[in-house]
Amino acid sequence: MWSDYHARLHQLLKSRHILPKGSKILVALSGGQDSLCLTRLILDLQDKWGWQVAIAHCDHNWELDEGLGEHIEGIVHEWGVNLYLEKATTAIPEKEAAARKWRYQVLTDIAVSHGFKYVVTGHTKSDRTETFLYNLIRGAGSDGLTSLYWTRKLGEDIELVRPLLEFSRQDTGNFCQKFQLPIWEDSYNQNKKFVRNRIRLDLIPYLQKEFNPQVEKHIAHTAEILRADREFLDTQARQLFAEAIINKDTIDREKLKHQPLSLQRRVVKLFLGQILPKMPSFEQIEEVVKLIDAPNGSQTSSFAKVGAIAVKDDYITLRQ
Ligand SMILES: Nc1ncnc2c1ncn2[C@@H]1O[C@H](COP(=O)(O)OP(=O)(O)OP(=O)(O)O)[C@@H](O)[C@H]1O
Repeated sequence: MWSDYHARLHQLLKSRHILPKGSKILVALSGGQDSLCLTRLILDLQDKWGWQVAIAHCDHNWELDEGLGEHIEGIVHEWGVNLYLEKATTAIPEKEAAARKWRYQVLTDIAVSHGFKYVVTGHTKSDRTETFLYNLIRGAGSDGLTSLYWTRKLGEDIELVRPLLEFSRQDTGNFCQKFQLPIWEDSYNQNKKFVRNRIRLDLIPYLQKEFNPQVEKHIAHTAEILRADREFLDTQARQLFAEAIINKDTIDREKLKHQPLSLQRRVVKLFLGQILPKMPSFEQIEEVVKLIDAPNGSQTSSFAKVGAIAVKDDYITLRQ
């Protein structure tokens, strides 16, 4: 089977080098249109790229998804591909984060025990827009805005790859229709109790209709640009952090003076990450950044649980 969609993915893989020739690939198939489209595309490109491909499905054991496991087995059997089907012994809590955590653990375990170096998922440009807006609303900063990227590490020697980030949900829908792939309509995707679903079903259509029909493309480009900026700044910040850190509780503020605010914030975030039990808030980071140029003896007020962070001569240090 060949189509424009196949050609697009083939070209993309040639330019991005995210799934090298001869790789052992595990495709994560949920039964929805995105991962069905991805699975078919990967299987059709398999010979050209010399890949070894198998499919994994994680069955959450949810009442509303009754029959999904058998549906997947049927499709995969027809395609003659090896399937790893993992069913939760008791139903996984119907919460996005819990389900996702369980799924990635299952996928990682299968990849480790069967020697797959790549796990691929059907995330699209539309998912990227959703994730961007979801994190923007939660106030997650540039790390959150750029979290849905082409690759991310799943384990020691296992990479999660998202080859469809340049395809929209419309593309995957059209593909499934063109090749008559039997989409499983996931009832959870319609449930507006989940924030992500409200973003997908209400917010994005509203933005497309009332503001800009190209909003998905523009957000994807913004995420791409921000990601490269973030990688550069992270590298610089880690270098500066290594020069400035004295011990777990103390940092040399002289090394941070005259540095751009962007680096100061990132270094302070790394420093606080060592001291605090959870991620520092925006306000906490700002408070410590101010200490870089503050008079000797100045201290913070927002770290009650761990003590105070104070200026002592050239240093910023934790006082318990
Ligand atoms: N039950 C499942 N079994 C196997 N793979 C799945 C399953 N659910 C989702 N996936 C994979 O994950 C991709 C993304 O699906 P979805 O957006 O529902 O997941 P997510 O884990 O919430 O995404 P994110 O990584 O953005 O948190 C799917 O295209 C598919 O490849």
